[in-house]
Amino acid sequence: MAASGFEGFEKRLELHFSGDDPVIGMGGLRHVDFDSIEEVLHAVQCTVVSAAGNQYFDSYVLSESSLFVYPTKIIIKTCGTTELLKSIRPFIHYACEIGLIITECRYTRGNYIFPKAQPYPHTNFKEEIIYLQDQLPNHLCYRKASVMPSKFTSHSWHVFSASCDKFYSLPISNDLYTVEICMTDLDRVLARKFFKHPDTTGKQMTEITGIGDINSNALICDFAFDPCGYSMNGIDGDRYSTIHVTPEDGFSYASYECVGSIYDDRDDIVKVLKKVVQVFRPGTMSVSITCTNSSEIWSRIVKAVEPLGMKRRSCTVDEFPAAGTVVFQTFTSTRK
Ligand SMILES: C[S@+](CC[C@H](N)C(=O)[O-])C[C@H]1O[C@@H](n2cnc3c(N)ncnc32)[C@H](O)[C@@H]1O
Repeated sequence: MAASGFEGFEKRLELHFSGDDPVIGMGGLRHVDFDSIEEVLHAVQCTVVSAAGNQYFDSYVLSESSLFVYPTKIIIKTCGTTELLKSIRPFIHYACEIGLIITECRYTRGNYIFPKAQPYPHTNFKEEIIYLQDQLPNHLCYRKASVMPSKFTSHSWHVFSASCDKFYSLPISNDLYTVEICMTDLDRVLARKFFKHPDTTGKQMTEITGIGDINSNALICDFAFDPCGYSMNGIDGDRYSTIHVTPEDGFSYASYECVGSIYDDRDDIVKVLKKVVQVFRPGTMSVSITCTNSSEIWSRIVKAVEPLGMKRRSCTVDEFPAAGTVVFQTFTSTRK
């Protein structure tokens, strides 16, 4: 842990692969053995604290955030002073061993609270992009990096995407969108619930904080850190969700991420976001939506959180190869 405090803001990497149908039908990337996964995580500087899976994907709660492995897709999110980008080469290598080639790479992150504590290649965005570009094979030739600003220097959204296809490499997933929420300055009373008493379990934290009610259909794998901190992965059919909490005063942070479909009931994401805001009552919050299909999801976010005293302060939109449209919005609480 950095001397200054724990860095809650995660780095997030999403890698897509393709290959012959038989390879994918047999589970694709889910056939990479656990020793190999541990080796990749060793390079990143984190470990698995719990694992679960269903017929669609494998879910790992990590010492620093989460990993999800689908037959042709990997999502890995790590916080603290981890070296996430060091996972790219080994993931590509293990995928190649089972006959899969990379078709798309997305990297996103917010603003580090303690940027000086970050090790290479995470020292700054320029350095991260130079490193990323060098790790990726030439066939991912459509590339773009951008920092999406907000009104606050503490919240901007760093995005890089690379693809072998100018548009979407996965047409079947075009209805899906990803929601990434970063919250700072958590309500102090609520944040205290993420401090552990000697016998507190992750399950108890999930219940007493209301996290268990965000999606009551999801199977939740939760973990309570000592003396404080919490992580959970939710598994609901082929969809994941994940929450990570750094409750320490002065650098409190929580993140929420999930996937949705533009064909879902319009109110689903509204209900989820309301519950997330009520669990943490953040002073400042950013919501980033990534969607290949132009949609109005971003406006539902505003409708969900403004009645809870969160005022929208900025909205930035940009387009990225394969990832599609990214809408980045920031909100502050009117409670102070
Ligand atoms: C891993 S969790 C959640 C990380 C997530 N990115 C976040 O900040 O929302 C981080 C919290 O757990 C605490 N913690 C306690 N032991 C830890 C450990 N061995 N590794 C990582 N975090 C630990 C940290 O101080 C922090 O409050």
